[in-house]
Amino acid sequence: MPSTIRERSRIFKIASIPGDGIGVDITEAAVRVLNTLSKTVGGFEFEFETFDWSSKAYLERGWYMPPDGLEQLKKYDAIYFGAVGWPDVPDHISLWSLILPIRKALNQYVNVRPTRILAGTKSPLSDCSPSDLDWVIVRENSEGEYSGQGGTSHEHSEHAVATEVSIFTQVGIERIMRFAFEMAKSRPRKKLTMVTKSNAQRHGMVLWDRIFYEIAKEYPDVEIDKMLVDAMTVRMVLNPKSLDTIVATNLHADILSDLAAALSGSIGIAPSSNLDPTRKNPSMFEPIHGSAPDIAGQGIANPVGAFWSAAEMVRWLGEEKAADGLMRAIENMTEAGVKTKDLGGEKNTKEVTDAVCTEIERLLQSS
Ligand SMILES: NC(=O)c1ccc[n+]([C@@H]2O[C@H](COP(=O)([O-])OP(=O)(O)OC[C@H]3O[C@@H](n4cnc5c(N)ncnc54)[C@H](O)[C@@H]3O)[C@@H](O)[C@H]2O)c1
Ligand SMILES: O=C(O)[C@H](O)[C@@H](O)C(=O)O
Ligand SMILES: [K+]
Ligand SMILES: [Mn+2]
Repeated sequence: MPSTIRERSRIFKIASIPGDGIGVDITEAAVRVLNTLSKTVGGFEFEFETFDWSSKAYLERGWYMPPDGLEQLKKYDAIYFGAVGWPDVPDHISLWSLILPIRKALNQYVNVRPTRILAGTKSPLSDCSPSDLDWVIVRENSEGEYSGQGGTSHEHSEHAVATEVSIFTQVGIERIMRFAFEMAKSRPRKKLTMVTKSNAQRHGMVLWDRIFYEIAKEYPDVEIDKMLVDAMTVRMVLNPKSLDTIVATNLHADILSDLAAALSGSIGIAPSSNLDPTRKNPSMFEPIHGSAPDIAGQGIANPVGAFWSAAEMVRWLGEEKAADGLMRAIENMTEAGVKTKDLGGEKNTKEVTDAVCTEIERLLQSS
């Protein structure tokens, strides 16, 4: 091709769903950072479309997503999500009207939640260096305790009865275990810890364990062990160094990933990728935290988890070098002390965002 013909930019269509509370602030910050990244690095561009699917809109008009909402999302290359949930709406309504249907309908059966101690930040554990805590939690994201099966009878009487049924399927367990083994194998320590509660839960969790050991035979180079979830919390706190890749059910991994985030310094830094590994549907990227009503509207939310999630989206879209550059820019800033209050700093959301954008330009501008 003649060198005078410039290569056309790759265009990524992103559905942006800021949602509620600090979800709005951190999504705005992530979009700014992503646009700065694409302009600086070149070769790719983002076309964002923002969807006003939030609790505020629900209270005004009675719905979160329109009836064809999930179909609309399928047209995008990826989804960027802030957070959903607000005190005026019961949390089970908000979760089951927006984020859970997206994860399920778009076959996002894996939720990847990495945790590490970023440069210039520290763990609340007294003796834990960055090399002691570097984990990836692989969360089952489609079934288990989040199956949605169950019901309530005689609701407002003294005979009220409610069931919440966990569903574990062979297909569902096999695919999450395979993903987790591949993840463990791709990391230097090649180590996978399976989390369970098969002492008390004698059906679903027993199937979970059995399939784990069956799939393990396909990965003789991966070192494995098993932890009951209660003891796992102790090990995460007292012996973080002994862990690397972790696979757990939908609910167990939800809880353990908040603990992991806290142990690495703050829930405000932790990212997540809701992946459809078949790539038939768009995947969705969001920080693990929620809408944080207690600090919403103050402009002080930590945007680092949102930026790290954005970096994972960029990586998933195939722009590895840009993703690495974004991570470097984020960590250069934490290292320089440009941090929000939750990390012991004094900056607000906008100041951290401005600094990361400036650092992206400084680091990645081609001469
Ligand atoms: N995926 C999601 O959208 C998601 C995730 C978790 C919770 N939620 C929803 O969010 C609402 C609030 O839930 P919650 O209070 O249990 O959890 P939360 O994660 O919103 O907040 C827990 C605590 O962490 C702090 N925090 C969270 N993110 C922070 C950030 N970026 N910077 C600084 N501090 C931060 C909050 O101020 C709060 O004190 C609920 O409606 C819940 O259902 C949604
Ligand atoms: O999955 C959940 O339980 C919620 O959406 C939230 O707590 C999360 O971790 O994503
Ligand atoms: K979130
Ligand atoms: Mn959670």
